[in-house]
Amino acid sequence: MAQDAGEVRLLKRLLRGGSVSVESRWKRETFQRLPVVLSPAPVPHSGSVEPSLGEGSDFSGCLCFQFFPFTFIETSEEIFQHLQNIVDFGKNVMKEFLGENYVHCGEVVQLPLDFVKQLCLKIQCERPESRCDKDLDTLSGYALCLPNLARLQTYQFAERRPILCVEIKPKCGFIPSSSDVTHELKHRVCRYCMHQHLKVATGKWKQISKYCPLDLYSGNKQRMYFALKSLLQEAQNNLKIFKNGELIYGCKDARSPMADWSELAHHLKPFFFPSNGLASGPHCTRAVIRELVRVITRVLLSGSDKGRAGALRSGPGLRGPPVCEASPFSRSLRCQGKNTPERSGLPKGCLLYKTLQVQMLDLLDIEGLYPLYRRVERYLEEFPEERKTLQIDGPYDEAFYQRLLDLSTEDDGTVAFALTKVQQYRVAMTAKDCSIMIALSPCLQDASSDQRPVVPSSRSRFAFSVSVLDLDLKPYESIPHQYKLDSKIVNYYLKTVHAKDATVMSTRFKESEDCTLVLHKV
Ligand SMILES: O=P(O)(O)O[C@@H]1[C@@H](OP(=O)(O)O)[C@H](OP(=O)(O)O)[C@H](O)[C@H](OP(=O)(O)O)[C@H]1OP(=O)(O)O
Ligand SMILES: Nc1ncnc2c1ncn2[C@@H]1O[C@H](COP(=O)(O)OP(=O)(O)OP(=O)(O)O)[C@@H](O)[C@H]1O
Repeated sequence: MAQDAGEVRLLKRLLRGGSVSVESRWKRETFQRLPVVLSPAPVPHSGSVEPSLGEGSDFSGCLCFQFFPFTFIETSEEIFQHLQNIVDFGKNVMKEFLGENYVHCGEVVQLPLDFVKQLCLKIQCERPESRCDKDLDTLSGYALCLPNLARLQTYQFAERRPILCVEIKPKCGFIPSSSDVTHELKHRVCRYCMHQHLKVATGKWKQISKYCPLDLYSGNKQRMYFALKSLLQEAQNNLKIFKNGELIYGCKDARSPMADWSELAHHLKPFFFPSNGLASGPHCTRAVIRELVRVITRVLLSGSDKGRAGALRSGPGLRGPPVCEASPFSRSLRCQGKNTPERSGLPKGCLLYKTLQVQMLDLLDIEGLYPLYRRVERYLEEFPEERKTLQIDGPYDEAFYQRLLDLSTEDDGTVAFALTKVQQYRVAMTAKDCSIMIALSPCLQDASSDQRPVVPSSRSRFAFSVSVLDLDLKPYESIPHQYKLDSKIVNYYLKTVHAKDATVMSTRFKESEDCTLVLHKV
């Protein structure tokens, strides 16, 4: 379909979203992104725009709207402020930590109300049931306009060349070392691996993934390959692949069909083996997947973008163990009697390194943080008007950023200390839930290398860009939810998996004891 200026196309595939638990005091607003064609101007000026639904896309921008629970209405001014806070948080905090090139903050735009109302009507029937307790804000006209991060961000103009985009939601890449942790298990098994069991038990996903974030963040190529292959086997909401803006791989929910590598390889072959007649079949599929995994690993390890995450480097005593005991990679090494692999370490300029540093702003773990949150809460109950001064809901300015750099963990009993840790925790949680978008576009064989970064594969070369998605600061009000969820995850794991493992271990131990006894007798 041709794209006229102002024509709006929605992508059905992106009209999705997770459920949001609304606690009694937590009237959560959510934002949802709608990919739309916004060309040539970023804001449609005509009031008579005709939004139309369409599959596949070449969308140039994303509009991010506020969605409300039915009972909760904000004024236009408040909505504008919320959206502006998201932009400011990106600019003043995340850009500082992660670096200029990786973070795209977008801008608040005002759209004609007619346009928004039509958009709302168009998407209504596409929205998942779990999200239907909320309505799109059609009253303010404000939205956040972001670039299409599935495209190369290193090039100013929309490219016509084929483009591949791999979206990874890596989740938390470290194990807490905080002394406030009450279950010793949390020092050995990462949250993602524990959470998998609860997610399968509650039906969110069908089966346990072999992916462990610590493998991806290890910087060790072998472990990274294993992590990426595991994501390709069981994508859940941690991996999506787009070709020319169209989702070709990745599932929406537990009902999605199983991963089909041969279909994926069919899509990817022209990118990785452009001019050769590599026969199809399992050999070809393996070769293509191997190329993809290698290219993604190279891209993830690349980067010289500065950023100030170095300012966050915590002392060696605060680093958790380099491997998660539940990772099948380290398990299999242990079974073979090999030592656990060394953490090769990520290069400091790469996005994974910087993201991990920001995640590690969670110094105390939710168990150490929760009492500090309660301290701030008690203070706010007594002095509610102070919420503004404490910058709980913004502004996320330079002063807010500066306070995040204080990594001391010595509690002097003040509200100021508690507040700093609470804000650091919110930022860390944001970094634990963001996604990385890797856009790859084949370079022409004879193209002179310009300033743009290029990654080679065995038969081709790609211009690429890396960006971070979903950098909205996690709400202060979600902390009690985090606290409860943490204990639910750990208890479920302890009750089921760990107990089972312990039984297996003790049986094995008995067997080996028996065996030893027999040997002694002989
Ligand atoms: O708590 P988690 O680790 O399950 O993370 C939630 C995500 O689930 P996941 O584990 O990635 O499947 C969850 O992902 P889905 O929407 O389920 O795909 C959300 O990203 C949620 O963030 P928010 O509450 O919508 O701002 C995430 O909640 P936050 O904890 O980041 O607030
Ligand atoms: N600027 C963008 N460019 C390209 N794709 C985007 C952009 N923003 C969002 N998307 C796509 O839309 C999907 C959903 O976006 P996002 O996670 O922000 O929405 P959400 O509905 O709030 O979901 P969640 O509950 O997981 O946060 C992303 O996983 C990504 O594939």
